[in-house]
Amino acid sequence: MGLLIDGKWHDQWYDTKATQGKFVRSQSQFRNWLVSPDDFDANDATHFLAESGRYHLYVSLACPWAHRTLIFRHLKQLEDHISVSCVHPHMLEHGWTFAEDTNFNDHHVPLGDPLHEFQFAHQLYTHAQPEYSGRVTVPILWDKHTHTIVSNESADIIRMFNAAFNHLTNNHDDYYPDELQHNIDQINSTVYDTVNNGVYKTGFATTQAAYEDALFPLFDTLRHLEETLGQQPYLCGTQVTEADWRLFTTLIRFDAVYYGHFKCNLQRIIDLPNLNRYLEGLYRTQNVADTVNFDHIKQHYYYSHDTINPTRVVPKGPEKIFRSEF
Ligand SMILES: N[C@@H](CCC(=O)N[C@@H](CS)C(=O)NCC(=O)O)C(=O)O
Repeated sequence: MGLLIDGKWHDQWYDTKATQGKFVRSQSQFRNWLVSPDDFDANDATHFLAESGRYHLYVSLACPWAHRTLIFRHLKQLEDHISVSCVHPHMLEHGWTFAEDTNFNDHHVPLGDPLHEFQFAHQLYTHAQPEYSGRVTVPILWDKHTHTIVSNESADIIRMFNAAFNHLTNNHDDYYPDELQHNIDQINSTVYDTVNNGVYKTGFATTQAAYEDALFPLFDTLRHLEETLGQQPYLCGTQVTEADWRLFTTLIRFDAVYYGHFKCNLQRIIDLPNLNRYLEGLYRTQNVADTVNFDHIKQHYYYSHDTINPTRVVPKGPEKIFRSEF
């Protein structure tokens, strides 16, 4: 775990001393946009043309943020247009690496960096920007033509995948439709703060107060969502939207890692009937189950966070992620 300062790698853990034990996430720095030929403006330096075969997506199969982008790549049938590979689940002194390891082969996403054969993900950042300072995070959307990072922000990448390649795929499914945008944005904002990032704030807290400040709002939101999903199938009503997929990647990891490793243990998702049913329904959608790799998920969290689990013993459970009898 570390970061780049002026293009040099430093191995250091998150500093929570300056923030009273609270984990504070830093902002993503590469914020360009893939746009369809109709919307492309050659004078806008942030615009990248959505073309087949031009982009590569680097993910971690453990990471909930990267997982969103992998799901959208499937839902929007972009497999033949955007190549993909993943990092090794263990994130240690060099950060994310492309180390080969037959123990962690995935059936759908190869390990490694097929474009440059770099060893470390931080080399991608310095290749794009030699003096880069900041964290080295996944997902990374890479442009093979201009050799740079288009975006390292999952919230932006899923929006681009939702709309920019429709002319190539003829898939016009819309997970951010105009009429629901206001509602989606509101749900995203609460779910991001208290759930997606909430589990990290809970797990990385280094004081009791910081832990409880994140834990209670997390469960307030989960209980509220449990109620909502008793009345309607999806967060915005009857239509599955971006808001559901953003919640999904946290829920699917919840009982396996956040409940134990991040001490989010007031309740499990499997014990909340509506969330349990909703989660299973999303998991069984199209090829979504193929994007979930519990081995990478559990190995990453329990093995990489030295300050939380220094023995690196990885628990075997839970036996079940869903309960069908509800
Ligand atoms: N806001 C980013 C966050 C991505 C992120 O934090 N990814 C984690 C993996 S779960 C990471 O790469 N962390 C490495 C680090 O913080 O050094 C996004 O949504 O794309």
